[in-house]
Amino acid sequence: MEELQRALSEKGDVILSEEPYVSVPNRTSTDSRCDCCFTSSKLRRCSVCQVVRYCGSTCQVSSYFTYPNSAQKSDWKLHSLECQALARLGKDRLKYLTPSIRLMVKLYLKRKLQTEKMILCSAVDNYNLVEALVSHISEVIEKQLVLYAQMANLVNLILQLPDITVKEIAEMFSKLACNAHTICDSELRPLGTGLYPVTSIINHSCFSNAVLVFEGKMAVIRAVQSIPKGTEVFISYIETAGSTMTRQKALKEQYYFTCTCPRCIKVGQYDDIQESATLEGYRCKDNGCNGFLLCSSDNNSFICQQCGLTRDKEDIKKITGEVNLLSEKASMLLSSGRILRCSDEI
Ligand SMILES: C[S@@+](CC[C@H](N)C(=O)[O-])C[C@H]1O[C@@H](n2cnc3c(N)ncnc32)[C@H](O)[C@@H]1O
Repeated sequence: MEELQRALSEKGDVILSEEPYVSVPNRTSTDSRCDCCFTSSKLRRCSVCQVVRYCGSTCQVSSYFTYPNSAQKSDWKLHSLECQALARLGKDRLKYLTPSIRLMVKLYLKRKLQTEKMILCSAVDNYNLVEALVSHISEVIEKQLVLYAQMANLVNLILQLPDITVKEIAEMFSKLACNAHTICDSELRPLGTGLYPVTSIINHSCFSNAVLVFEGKMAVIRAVQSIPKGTEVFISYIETAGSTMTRQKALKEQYYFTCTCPRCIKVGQYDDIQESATLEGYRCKDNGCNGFLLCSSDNNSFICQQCGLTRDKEDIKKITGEVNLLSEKASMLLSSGRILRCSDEI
């Protein structure tokens, strides 16, 4: 990412912005979104495939005529191909059409359109960048490989393209797992998934100097501190408000690396233990002690860092359940628009 950091960036500056190479909205029973702009209002199903939704006519057919050279026209061309493929698929198979499967289908159809010069290709909107992403396929556990192979079979069946193999698609699923991004709104609610090959070049740090946010579907990297010219830009791939052990575990499981950022290299040191204990947030069982708990090395219990008293996993599970319940109640109240007063019971 040093290449992109050509000038000094001040806190809040935009370092990079990128439209997705491909994207799909989330699909839940209660939340449908326009395939093009992700809005959830005034949706209509595509009359041919009966799967993909668009907001009125703005994002679908009329965009082809209204914006003849726009990204929406490319979206329309891409959907025409996807539409034919989905319309061929029987109802029983359509129920397996998850957003990940659709993302993969759109990825290969866009590659086809760009190869056949049906849509434009640019230095940043280019399949070669996707090709170059890391997959970690040799490190993926067998159970996950089987899942990728099953998903790849379905993608292959939908695409029916002679030049693509199930193995190649399975490896692409592995690439998506460590490179695709969840697109969120300004309140960090997930709206969909997108692949941003330039943004994906950026490495992780738990002590990052930049942050990834979304403006609509556009990924925007902003400096969170002054970044001198030539300094590597880092974002955080994970929730950083967790203990070093929790962060390292998440990074290893999804991204296959051991983080050596300034926070992680302090693992085991006194201030790291203090910080981790505070972040994990479980208080000592003894009300008279103000110590915090950390998970034991055998993962079976939680030990107070001050007095050494242990709390078993069931106890912690109960506390976590109560905390989750309170968080759910709080977010329900927030989304219902009710303003909380300090004295309000949640
Ligand atoms: C989204 S990609 C980032 C770009 C990647 N470094 C590349 O060369 O294409 C994520 C992968 O980069 C590597 N990576 C990211 N941050 C790292 C870090 N702080 N230390 C070591 N490897 C890292 C890991 O292999 C991870 O799975």
